[in-house]
Amino acid sequence: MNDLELYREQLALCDDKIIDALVERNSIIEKIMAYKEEYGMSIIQPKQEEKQERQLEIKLDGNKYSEEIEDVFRRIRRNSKRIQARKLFDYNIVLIGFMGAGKSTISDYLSTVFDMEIVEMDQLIADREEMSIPDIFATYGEEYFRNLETNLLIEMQDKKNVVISCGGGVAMRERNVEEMKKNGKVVLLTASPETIYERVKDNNDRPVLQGRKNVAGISELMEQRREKYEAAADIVVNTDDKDVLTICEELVQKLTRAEI
Ligand SMILES: Nc1ncnc2c1ncn2[C@@H]1O[C@H](COP(=O)(O)OP(=O)(O)OP(=O)(O)O)[C@@H](O)[C@H]1O
Ligand SMILES: O=C(O)C1=C[C@@H](O)[C@@H](O)[C@H](O)C1
Ligand SMILES: [Mg+2]
Repeated sequence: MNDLELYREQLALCDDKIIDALVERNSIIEKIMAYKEEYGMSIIQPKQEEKQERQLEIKLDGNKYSEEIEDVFRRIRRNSKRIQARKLFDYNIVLIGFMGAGKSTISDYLSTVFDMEIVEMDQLIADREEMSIPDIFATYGEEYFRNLETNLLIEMQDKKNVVISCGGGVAMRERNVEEMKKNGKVVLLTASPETIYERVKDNNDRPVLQGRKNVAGISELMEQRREKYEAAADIVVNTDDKDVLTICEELVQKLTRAEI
């Protein structure tokens, strides 16, 4: 065997070690999840991830391959998140709720924590139509927009582990609720009219709030919609005076513990 063949064999042995280490690492991730579940601990622990990143930085300080190794570890962390997401949710998470309830905010956070794909329905529809939502309403009417929403929910049934951030009115159509439940668990985010007003008051991208952007107007529309939102929901998470981490933790606990 010449030196080149020897090096290639050594490389193959290194790959075997990496594979074994990754398999072990992934099984440890599953054990950590099981432990947290057994002892009712929170699944999302951002401080722990920060700690791991710092430890790695210290270990790699002065290492001539630090950049490349850090890159590999970023991938490893992302894949660990995916493993967690797949274990926790074998379906899409569909966020519904009134405008400003926090659907987009919570989607972003869930996507960061579990590396889940996000489908921001309003955004995707606007991108595909190459038009803003207010322009779609003005040009083609609300019915046209609502049909686009229904078609998008049907399209999402082929996917898994996606966080779908619905437009505020999606759950008003019975057909939409049927379609979203075929492959998704529906999470209703709620907030008081006062909270909603504070969150939406400086934004003009919501045509349905036009002329009613005050606490009384929001409250009235919310009451009109409440029954349909609640009927669609598998779980409900109130967001008043809660930070994003608290809301996501509650959402995960309710989704994974509830018999739904
Ligand atoms: N838990 C929270 N605490 C404080 N502010 C929040 C919280 N959740 C969302 N917000 C803020 O409220 C505003 C509206 O939130 P977001 O866009 O996530 O709502 P949405 O439900 O997606 O609304 P829409 O239906 O119009 O898309 C944003 O400015 C966001 O930063
Ligand atoms: O509540 C609604 O009816 C709407 C909410 C937004 O997300 C957009 O989907 C659109 O402005 C309609
Ligand atoms: Mg949104």
